[in-house]
Amino acid sequence: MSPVVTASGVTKRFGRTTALDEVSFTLTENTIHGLLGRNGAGKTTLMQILTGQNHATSGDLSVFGQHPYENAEVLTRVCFIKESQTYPQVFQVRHALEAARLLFPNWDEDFAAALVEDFQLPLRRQVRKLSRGMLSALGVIIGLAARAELTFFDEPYLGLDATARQTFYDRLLADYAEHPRTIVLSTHLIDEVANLIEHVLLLDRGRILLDESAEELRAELVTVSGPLAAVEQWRNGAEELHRERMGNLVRATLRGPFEPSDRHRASSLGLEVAPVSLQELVVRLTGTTSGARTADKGELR
Ligand SMILES: Nc1ncnc2c1ncn2[C@@H]1O[C@H](COP(=O)(O)OP(=O)(O)OP(=O)(O)O)[C@@H](O)[C@H]1O
Repeated sequence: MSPVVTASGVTKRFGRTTALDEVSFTLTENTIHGLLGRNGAGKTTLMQILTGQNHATSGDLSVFGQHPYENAEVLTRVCFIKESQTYPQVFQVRHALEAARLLFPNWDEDFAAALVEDFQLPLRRQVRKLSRGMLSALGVIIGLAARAELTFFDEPYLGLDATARQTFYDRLLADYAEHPRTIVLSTHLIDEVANLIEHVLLLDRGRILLDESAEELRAELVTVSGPLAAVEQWRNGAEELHRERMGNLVRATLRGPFEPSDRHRASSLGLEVAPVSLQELVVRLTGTTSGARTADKGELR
């Protein structure tokens, strides 16, 4: 599959703050990407630059083969739904939807109407009078019904209750299956979206820490628990991302590859091997106590 976005050495500085530090990656078409990272990691800044809302300080960037800044041809194919979306003061919900219909060439009116029903949004209410969750729902509806070839959701769930968030995930997945497109989902609710994400881009202090398919990550990562000597024997040189120790007992997060025979070997050594959730991985890699990593892609030890 071809890249929709290519970023090479993209750096963004705000005064003395380096929000993005030589970031290089590609976004593949028709893939749901999870853009993850702690507060201040640079996620919003990156999305702003990719959607032409800000300039990089340096580096090369291409979206659909062109630079996105002030490029109407590119931006008409892109939708950016952010947590702090603002609308004109006088807009009612239906006006916001009409504006989106005019803006996005792939807009699906029937889908939008179905989503309005799903989220029980009052069409004639002024947007500024919507509750926090309703405002998020409006953004989610626009982001989904726009069917833009490249869609960014920057923490779109603020204020959405658990049922509404599940509705968002369900509709996103169902519509994506029928109308594949490139989606970037930035969220802190990693467990909730773990099954949606096909590719993980993890930012940490402006650098890319992981750029990998979710499937590969699932297959490669395990947590092994048991006596220290047995863990060391079983580990056999596999990368260690994290370790907790209580006396002689160790719980280590390791990166394989591991074979089925390794699992048998673990049980014969009295070790417990468990999968690592995406959330756990992110916490391990970006936590202040992780230590055992360098900042560049793939260089974990
Ligand atoms: N306009 C700005 N002026 C100065 N610093 C900024 C500006 N925008 C972002 N930053 C800084 O850049 C860094 C990255 O911010 P960014 O908003 O991209 O992080 P984020 O990963 O989206 O965080 P969060 O998960 O909290 O939304 C932070 O240190 C932030 O303070």
